[in-house]
Amino acid sequence: MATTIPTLKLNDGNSIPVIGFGTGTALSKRRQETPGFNKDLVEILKSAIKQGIRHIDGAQGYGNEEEIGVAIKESGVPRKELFITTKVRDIKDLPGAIDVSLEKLQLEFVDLYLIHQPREELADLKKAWLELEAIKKAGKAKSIGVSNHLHRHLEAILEVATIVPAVNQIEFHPYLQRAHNLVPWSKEHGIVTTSYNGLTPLRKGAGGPLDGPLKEIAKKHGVSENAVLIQWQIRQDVVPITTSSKPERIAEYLQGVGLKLSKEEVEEITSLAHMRVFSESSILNDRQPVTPVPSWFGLERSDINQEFPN
Ligand SMILES: NC(=O)c1ccc[n+]([C@@H]2O[C@H](COP(=O)([O-])OP(=O)(O)OC[C@H]3O[C@@H](n4cnc5c(N)ncnc54)[C@H](O)[C@@H]3O)[C@@H](O)[C@H]2O)c1
Ligand SMILES: OCCc1c[nH]c2ccccc12
Repeated sequence: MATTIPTLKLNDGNSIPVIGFGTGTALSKRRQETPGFNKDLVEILKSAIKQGIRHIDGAQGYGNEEEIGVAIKESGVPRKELFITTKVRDIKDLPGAIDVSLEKLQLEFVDLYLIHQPREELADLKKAWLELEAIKKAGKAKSIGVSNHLHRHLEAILEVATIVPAVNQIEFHPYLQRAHNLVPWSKEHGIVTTSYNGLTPLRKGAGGPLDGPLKEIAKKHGVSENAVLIQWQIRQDVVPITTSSKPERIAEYLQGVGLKLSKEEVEEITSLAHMRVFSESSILNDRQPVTPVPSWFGLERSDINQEFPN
């Protein structure tokens, strides 16, 4: 039976399903290895939707908006029940870019349109934001936001915005929670955080202090460790964007949505992970402070208590 996914309110009144299925990273690389239409991606998206996923995360840069469009059509789920995100890489011609994405997706509108990467030329970013506002006003995107934006980028946007970004999609997982304080900062500004690399403690971060506790908590609740990490994010109003090419993994993720972790279990993950800071994402690497805390696996030493405003 399909899992029913709850939603979170965005600052513009729209609602976002609390877990999203990504089509980047592994799934977009795969396309590059086998050029042409990626039928496997269509099939895994349909399986995800069949299992209950309603939120799909795409991007101009992933080169697979056509496949997402076909999966939506073939899923049989009404458009209004789905939440479709795409991201723009090339901000030079935003009105042109959204039209191309909508055509590839075979959609009249996307639910969320994000600027994929910030621009350090803040005047360009401000101009792009106002163009994104026009796209929302034209009805081509129900909500608008950004990805990989740090405080300085968001502050620049807020200087000119008449519409506050609804979302910032960033790398976020227990080992990164103190490398930047973007999650609480964004919450204060009404911006919802969606996350990628949320399963890092089980992947590149494996071997760290969370290994044992995650195993124990997962065993106690009869779920897999990825479900625990997904619920850990949802509990702090972060929307995990995760992915897999295996239907059985998607089922594991969905068990994380309704998982009833105790306050103590959530806090145990938070406090143990504070001992280590580790980023996979280059965009945040320059934000990592230095510290006397010893690192695991030769990773950067990090000052978990340092104020990190920018
Ligand atoms: N905005 C951006 O710049 C950006 C960057 C990266 C990813 N994304 C988006 O986020 C999506 C999610 O990507 P991600 O890689 O961050 O996802 P993620 O951290 O959730 O990892 C997903 C991977 O973890 C693996 N996995 C699941 N359970 C595991 C376990 N128990 N042990 C070991 N491995 C396990 C899966 O097989 C899958 O390959 C992407 O598809 C894309 O849509 C966006
Ligand atoms: O989202 C995955 C990483 C990423 C950031 N910016 C991009 C632009 C094009 C393709 C991938 C990316």
